[in-house]
Amino acid sequence: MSNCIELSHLHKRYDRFALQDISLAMKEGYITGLIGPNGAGKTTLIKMIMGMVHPDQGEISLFGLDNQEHQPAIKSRIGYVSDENIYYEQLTVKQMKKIIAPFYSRWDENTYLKYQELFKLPPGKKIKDLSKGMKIKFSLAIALSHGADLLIMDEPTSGLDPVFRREMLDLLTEHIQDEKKSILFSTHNTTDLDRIADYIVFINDGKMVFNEMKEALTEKYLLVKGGKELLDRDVRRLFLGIRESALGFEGLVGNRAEGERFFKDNAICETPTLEEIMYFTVKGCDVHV
Ligand SMILES: Nc1ncnc2c1ncn2[C@@H]1O[C@H](COP(=O)(O)OP(=O)(O)OP(=O)(O)O)[C@@H](O)[C@H]1O
Repeated sequence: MSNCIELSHLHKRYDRFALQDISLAMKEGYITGLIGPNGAGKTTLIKMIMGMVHPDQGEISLFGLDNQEHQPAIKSRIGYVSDENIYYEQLTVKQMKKIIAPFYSRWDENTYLKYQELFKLPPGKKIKDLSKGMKIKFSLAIALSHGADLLIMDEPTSGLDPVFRREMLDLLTEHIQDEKKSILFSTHNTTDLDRIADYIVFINDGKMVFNEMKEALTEKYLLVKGGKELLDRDVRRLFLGIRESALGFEGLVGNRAEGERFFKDNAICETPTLEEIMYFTVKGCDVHV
């Protein structure tokens, strides 16, 4: 099976932020969720993959093609959905679609019309008058109508009501039933990823924390809840992050087997959610409530 995205030692520096040494291979046929706190560099990374931001160092290839040299061929195979407005505000939905469609050799008008109806997109409404959720639905309808092999989505569910969000996740799962299709999906909503992602890429402060199969994460991490008397200096070292309260502590252990050996008789051991993994990894060991 081939990789749809390969990133090799990417670096990008801004005044107050640096994305550092990001390497990643994403296999085709899967949904990969990109998570990280505000300002971690998710949008910067996505824009680099889209060719909208240039890395200072490193290489990016999509579908085995260098993204500098083969931009048009690559772009025609990508569907991009973001909450930034990338359309002409003064045009109507129908006019904008008419401009976009000819760029794609695999454009399928019937598919577009199907999604226009399903998403209740008003063809005569100007882009500027669409709600945030409607703009995302329009982007999604476009992305799904040109036979994109890779959907790249930057926080696509952030402006959506819960009912449509659920429907969209179902649509995405259906989309990758064709095993050649892949999705990269950045979000703050880890429950969306609990539901549909195969792989999770976690970045924090411009650095890669992990790129793992979602199932592997539950085998790797352990959430421990117990009384504070357990926490001496050596025990603290077992934790990636600890949250202490008057009643006790909750902490994330990065080596599940070791954690279970140590805590199985004197504390509660649970499988952490993605949100808990993210929370404790970002906060480290200084959380007190
Ligand atoms: N063009 C730019 N010039 C200078 N700094 C920038 C630029 N673009 C992004 N940054 C900075 O880079 C950092 C990472 O931003 P980015 O938007 O990639 O994060 P993010 O993980 O997508 O965050 P969020 O979850 O809040 O959307 C931020 O500190 C941001 O201010």
